[in-house]
Amino acid sequence: MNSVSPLKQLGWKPFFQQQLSLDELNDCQPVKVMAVHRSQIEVSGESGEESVLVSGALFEDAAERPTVGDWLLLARESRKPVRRLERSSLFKRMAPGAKQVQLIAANVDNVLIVSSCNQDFNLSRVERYLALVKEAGCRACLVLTKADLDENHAPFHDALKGHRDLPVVLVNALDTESVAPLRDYCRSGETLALLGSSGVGKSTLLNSLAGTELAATGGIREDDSKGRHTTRHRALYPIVDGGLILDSPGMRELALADIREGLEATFADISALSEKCRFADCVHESEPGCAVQAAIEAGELDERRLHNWRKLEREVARNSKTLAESRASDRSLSQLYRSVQNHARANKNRT
Ligand SMILES: Nc1nc2c(ncn2[C@@H]2O[C@H](COP(=O)(O)OP(=O)(O)OP(=O)(O)O)[C@@H](O)[C@H]2O)c(=O)[nH]1
Ligand SMILES: [Zn+2]
Repeated sequence: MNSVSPLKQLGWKPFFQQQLSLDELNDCQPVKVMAVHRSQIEVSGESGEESVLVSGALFEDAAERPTVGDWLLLARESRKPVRRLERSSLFKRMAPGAKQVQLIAANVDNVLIVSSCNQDFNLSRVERYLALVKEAGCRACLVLTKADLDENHAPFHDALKGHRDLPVVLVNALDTESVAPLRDYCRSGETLALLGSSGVGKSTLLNSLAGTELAATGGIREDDSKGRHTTRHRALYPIVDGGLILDSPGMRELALADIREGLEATFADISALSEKCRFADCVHESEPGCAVQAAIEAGELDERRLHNWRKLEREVARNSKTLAESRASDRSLSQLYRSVQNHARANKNRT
């Protein structure tokens, strides 16, 4: 028997509880967003699951509107959303095509960065994911799958020497016992997400962790307006005797958004070194007295890491520029609308 309260199981924590005023404690109920659709969102709380219509001020701003994993306060009587609570973490990305940020998921606690320990292993890709996880504000663990296919794991341990703070677990994702150490990341009340390239074993790992075929049980069927059954994808799955697992298409296609802080945290060693460079504007190429190049020569810093840092920095700079430009053009567009409206009004008053 599971005696944990439904709210706790959904990840209700003191961090959220503390945000409620006395009035809100009386008049509102917290619910967690489990899925977001075009016109309604699915929420779950003390009184089970319900749908909430997407309308009102809460949903107006694309960068602020509730996303999967968010906690909302619903008015106890009317069941209307009153406000969204502050998030403990947030994943966002550059929307493909559109030049703006898209919210993927909020309040994820832990992320497994999944990579296979074979020739597909790519440390630079792991670092890119790590920067994303740090930017979002979650705890990360690196999972190396397919450990059963080759006994020689030493090269992977060697490659990861520079990442002492990153826990690493080698698994056979097909074997429930082998993935047991990862259960710690999806205990009751914890929300887990997985990041990794296609084919590394994310679905296999999820199913082994959940103890059931998530993909087969995940879709929820309901009637659409024409009375047909449609299967909607939901993004958060509760797992038996555990917490929640996030599996959304957006999470599978994460690209770097504006993740300056995450990059800094991931490459803190290079930042620390560059403070010791003779010149404040050193670009760590051929300047005299460059502490970064000195560390590479001394074998203390991997040159690949410097290159990867530069590459990601360039990408972030590009994305930030695109975002800034589209914000500026949004602003000038709304200024244009306003001046057109003012003109129209002025003309009307004159006639
Ligand atoms: N031997 C072995 N095979 C594995 C392991 N993990 C995954 N596989 C196999 O690798 C293949 C790909 O695994 P998936 O779980 O579909 O990979 P995925 O990351 O979900 O891939 P996408 O859905 O494309 O993102 C499957 O045939 C799995 O059975 C492992 O640890 N050991
Ligand atoms: Zn330098």
